[in-house]
Amino acid sequence: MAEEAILGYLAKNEEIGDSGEFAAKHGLNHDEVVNVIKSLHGFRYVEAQDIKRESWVLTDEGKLYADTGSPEAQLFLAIPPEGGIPREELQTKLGPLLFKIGCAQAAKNRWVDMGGQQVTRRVQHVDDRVKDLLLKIKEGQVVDQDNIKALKARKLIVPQTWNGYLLKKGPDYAPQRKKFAADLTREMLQSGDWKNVEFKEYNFNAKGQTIEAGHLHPLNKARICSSVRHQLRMIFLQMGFEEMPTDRYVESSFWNFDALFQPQQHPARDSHDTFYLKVPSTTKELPEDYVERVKRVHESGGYGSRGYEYDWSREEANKNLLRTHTTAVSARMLYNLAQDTLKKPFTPKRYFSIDRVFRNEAVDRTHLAEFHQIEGLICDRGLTLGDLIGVLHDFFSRLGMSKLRFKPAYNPYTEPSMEIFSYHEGFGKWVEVGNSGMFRPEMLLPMGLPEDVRVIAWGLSLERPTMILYGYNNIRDLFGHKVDLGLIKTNPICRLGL
Ligand SMILES: N[C@@H](Cc1ccccc1)C(=O)O
Repeated sequence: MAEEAILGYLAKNEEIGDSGEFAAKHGLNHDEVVNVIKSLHGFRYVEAQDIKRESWVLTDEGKLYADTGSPEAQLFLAIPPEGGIPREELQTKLGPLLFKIGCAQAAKNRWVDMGGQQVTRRVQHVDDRVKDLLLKIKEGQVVDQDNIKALKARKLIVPQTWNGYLLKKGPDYAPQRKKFAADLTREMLQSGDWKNVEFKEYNFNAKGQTIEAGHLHPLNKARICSSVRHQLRMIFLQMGFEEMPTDRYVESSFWNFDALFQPQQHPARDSHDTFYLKVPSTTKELPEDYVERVKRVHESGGYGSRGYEYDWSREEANKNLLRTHTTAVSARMLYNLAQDTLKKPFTPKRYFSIDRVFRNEAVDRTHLAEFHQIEGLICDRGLTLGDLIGVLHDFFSRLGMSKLRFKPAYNPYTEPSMEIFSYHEGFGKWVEVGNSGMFRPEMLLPMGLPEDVRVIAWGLSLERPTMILYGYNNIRDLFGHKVDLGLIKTNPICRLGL
């Protein structure tokens, strides 16, 4: 419609002086006309010159008065012609705002007398000029500068720039736009129309559609070296660590807690924090002499410790659970190592594990009920806290986190314990990246490890460094049932090596 009107008009006339007037005259919407002009200009059918005009539009208050009359006129009409009206009554009638504006303007116009008590009319009749002016502006009529100034000062109108065009024929002008076909169709071939059709040119610069392809999950891209899990495994292997078998999710409370000198009343053992299975582990599965030593160390200590002084329950230790940390894996490993030392001399060991753990947690931006833990430990004679700090610096700097800080912490199985913080350049702050410590004698000695053997260990979640290294700020984007496939498809670290 708009296109035919414009091209048709230009066939007979030199120019269209003003696209706004043209639209009004032809009953067209100006925005639509502007779109057509842009397209015609792009194809050089028309030449377009900008026209800008300042116009005035009513504010909300202006619109209100255009409908209901100015406050001064409303006030005037609310005063009875004879005798007037008490001030207070007039105010309740009009409301405080309308009363205030109305009084000021009506007094200025000398329409009313504002006596101490009584308000009276000074004239018999008034014209609501403000309303008339507002209506004129609303209809786009011209209003003189003095009135514009006055209405603007009262914030009843505001300026608005109007954009339109002056149009002339362009270098490729034609009274009708040529139709280009995008595709050669079977119908065109059959009818022979193809001979008369002009085809759209190929745009070799257009981007093709993205091809759907497989994507690897950032946590689990075993094949690609940039996979965080793989990267961590490589770091451990380069540092001479051996991988521990992480072959079970279901673990007994014994290995998950008791072997780690975690008292049975400890809040982490509560079902609010841990997922328990209905079926307990069978007694046969645990090494009895060791269980006995663990019971003793909890109840009455030994090895220089007082223990916790409570009645240790075998039933509690037998409860099966979804392991809450990979330290359960470390406990089994250290126990096996201690068993070996009964047969042959102790040799230092470096172990690591990376696997899934479970906690009964409220899921939020940084917590999931299941996640992955990375754990490293070194078992050797004469190790100190200094060795732990040193090895943590080595480990984390290989991950790109070289600024570390440590904060004293508490774990039932380590003493001393340290939380590990790393300075994140991107976030500009220190973020917690892990937990660490030296395993307590109450844990190691019942296992049967030689007395001078120390174990330094640390643990962190796999998700944490991944979030930090790849800028994820919601853990649910990374793992769990709400992973956004779009993210996996667009994140460059996930793309398959095509
Ligand atoms: N098990 C601890 C981590 C840790 C491992 C080893 C030593 C100290 C702490 C956790 O789940 O947070």
